[in-house]
Amino acid sequence: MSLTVQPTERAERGAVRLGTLTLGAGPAVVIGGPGADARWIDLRERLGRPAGGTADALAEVRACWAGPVLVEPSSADDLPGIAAGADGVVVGAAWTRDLRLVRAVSRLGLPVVVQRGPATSLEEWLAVADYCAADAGDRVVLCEGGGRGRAGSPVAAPDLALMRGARERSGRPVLAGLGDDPALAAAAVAAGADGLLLSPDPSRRTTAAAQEAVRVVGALTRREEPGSVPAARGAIDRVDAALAVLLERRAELAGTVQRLKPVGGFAGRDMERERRLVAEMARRAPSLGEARLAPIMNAVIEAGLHLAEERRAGESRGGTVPPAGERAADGLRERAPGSGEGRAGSTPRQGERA
Ligand SMILES: C=C(O[C@@H]1C=C(C(=O)O)C=C[C@H]1O)C(=O)O
Repeated sequence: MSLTVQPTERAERGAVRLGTLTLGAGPAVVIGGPGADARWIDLRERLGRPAGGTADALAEVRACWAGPVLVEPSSADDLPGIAAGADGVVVGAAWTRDLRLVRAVSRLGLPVVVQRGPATSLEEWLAVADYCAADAGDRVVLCEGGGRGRAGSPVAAPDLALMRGARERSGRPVLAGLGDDPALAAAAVAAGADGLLLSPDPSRRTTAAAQEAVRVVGALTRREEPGSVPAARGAIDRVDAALAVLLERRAELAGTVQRLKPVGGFAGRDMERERRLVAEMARRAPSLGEARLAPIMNAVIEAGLHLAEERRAGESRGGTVPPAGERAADGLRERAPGSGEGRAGSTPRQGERA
């Protein structure tokens, strides 16, 4: 039995615009610090700092970032400043029981992100979202996890099954709150998160890992239906990112099997195994079919065999293999006996012209 990755159904989702960003349609977004698709400010973290408040905090971010900015208030006093300068408001987990603040927030005319805290049930959380939606014109996004009791205390890990359930029940976009830990980023994207909410100031590594999960895991697990050239190119770039990861992994494994086989490299080429492998792939790629997949996989397999032979040659010379661009062509292009045997129209060697 094969495991089929089910693309997440997205058509029925109610998308929410956040400035220039769309949540709930297209790829998952990353909300965090520099390098993310949107940024956010937690004014609770700024309590006790010299006055200046919301406007100063927003000006600081706007000075170096032109995209969407979300703000979590530290109290109702922050709301006018947020209304004047932010693209959305975060109702942090700590606020969900303060219905006066929730109501005031949802009357600002901005999209609202409603975060679930560890002590809030699914029912309560969805009820708060509905309460907001009445005033916020349905521009409500749910965020599972990531809530902190006090500023600085550790974030609560998201319950991804709950996040998925909330998304199905409400039809609203959902975020996974990850704080500074990208460990669940891939799982969250696969579980259908429309975005990942990091901490307001995550490390560069956290943001990069979250973005990579969105691209690679997103390409594998969710179907996109882009409606413009830039959107289609973005979707293609994400699929190519996933392909590159898989091609690199495949090349490593192809090298391993060459070392393990009694006769490796081009000399040990097994065309019957290659045919079966193409037939098996055609089940998952029926539009391409065996006829179109065969030359693609021939090129992939030959690239793997070349790499394995180059590495073996490097090892037997006692050195390490230089990067591809610096490699001497001589000695590496020698076709081993039996290579390409029986395959009509075998692709030209690397660097050769057809
Ligand atoms: C990997 C093997 O060696 C060769 C390379 C293959 C590949 O990269 O898929 C497939 C068959 C062989 O020609 C193998 O024997 O399985």
